[in-house]
Amino acid sequence: MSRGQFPSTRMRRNRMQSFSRRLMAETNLTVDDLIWPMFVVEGQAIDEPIASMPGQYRHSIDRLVAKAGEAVGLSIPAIAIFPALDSSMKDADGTGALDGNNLICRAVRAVKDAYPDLGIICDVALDPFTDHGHDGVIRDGMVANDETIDILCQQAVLQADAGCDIIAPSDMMDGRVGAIRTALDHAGHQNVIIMSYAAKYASAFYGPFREAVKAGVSLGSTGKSSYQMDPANSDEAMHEIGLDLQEGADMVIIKPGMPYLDVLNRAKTEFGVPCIAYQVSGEYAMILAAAENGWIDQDRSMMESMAAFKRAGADAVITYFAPQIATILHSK
Ligand SMILES: NCc1[nH]cc(CCC(=O)O)c1CC(=O)O
Ligand SMILES: [Mg+2]
Repeated sequence: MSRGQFPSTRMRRNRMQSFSRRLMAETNLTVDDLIWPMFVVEGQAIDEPIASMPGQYRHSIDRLVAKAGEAVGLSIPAIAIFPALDSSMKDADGTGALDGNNLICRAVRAVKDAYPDLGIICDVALDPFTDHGHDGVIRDGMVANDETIDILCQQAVLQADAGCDIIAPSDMMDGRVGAIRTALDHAGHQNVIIMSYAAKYASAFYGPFREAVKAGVSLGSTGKSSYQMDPANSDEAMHEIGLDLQEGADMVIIKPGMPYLDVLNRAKTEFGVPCIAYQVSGEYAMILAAAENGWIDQDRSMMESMAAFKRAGADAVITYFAPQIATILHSK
C-alpha cells in the first residue's frame, strides 16, 4: 500500500534510533540465560589448552574452582562440568563412572564447597569412562540399552551424592530418565533436577568436545547413530521429548544448537516446558575459526547466535562463550 509516492508503512521508522530499537526488541538475553560448560583433569595448577577449541582448557580441580568463582562473579547461574580422563583410567565398561571418589565427583565436591549457590550440572553417560568412547557398555557389538541404564542410575546417584544439582542424562538410552528419577528418589535426592538431553542428534558438531574429553577416537564407522537421532528428523524429537517428560524430566536439552533451531522452536511451542539449547563445541569452533581469520566479528556473531536461541524459544543456553557474553552484558 502506498499513498501516492509514499509508503504507508515505514518499518524503518522504529529502527531509526537506539531507544526505539530497544523498545521494540522482542527478546532479551540476560546472564540468567547462560550455562557455562567446563572441563576438568587430574593434577594441580593445570590449564591445558584444547586445540580444537581455542580459549577453552582442561582445568585441574583447583583451577576449575577458580573458574567457578569467575562464573559466580559474573552472576552466571550454573556450570556444567565434564571430566577428561587419561586413557589409563578407562576400560570397556566405563567402570570409573562408579567410583564415588572419581575426578568428576571430587570436582563437584570442591566447587560446591567453595560456591554452594552455583548450580552444578553433570552429564550422565559413560563416554568419558569407556575406552571405545561410546555412551554405554557394548554387548554383541551393540550398545546395550538396559544394562547401561543400571550403570547410569548408579552414576547419577554418586554424582548427586557429591553435590550435583542437575543430572543431565546425555546417553540417549531408552527409558533412562524414568529409571534415574526412581534411583535418585530412592537415594533421597528427590530435589535433584533432571535436565535430559531429550533431543540429541548424531552430530558431526561434537568433534572438538570429543577431543576435549579425549573420547571417541574409536567409535566405529556408524558413530553413535544407533542411539543418537538422525539429523533428518524432527517429529521423532517431539516423540523423544514427550517420553522424557512422561518419565520425569524437569528440563529438556535440544542439541546441537544453531543447526536445530527448528527443533527447539517446536519443542518450546508444543510442550511449553523449560527448553535448553546446547551450542556445542563444533559451533563454538566454527565461530572462533572464522573470527581468528578475521572473516567474521566474534562478539557480534556470538551475540547474534544468542539472539537466535532466544527467538527460537530457548529458556537458557549452554555455551562455551558464557563468560564473554556475560562480560558484554554487564558492560551494557
Ligand atoms: N555424551 C556425552 C556428550 N555430552 C555433551 C557432548 C557434546 C558437547 C559438545 O560438543 O560441546 C557429548 C558428546 C557426544 O555425545 O558424543
Ligand atoms: Mg529417549
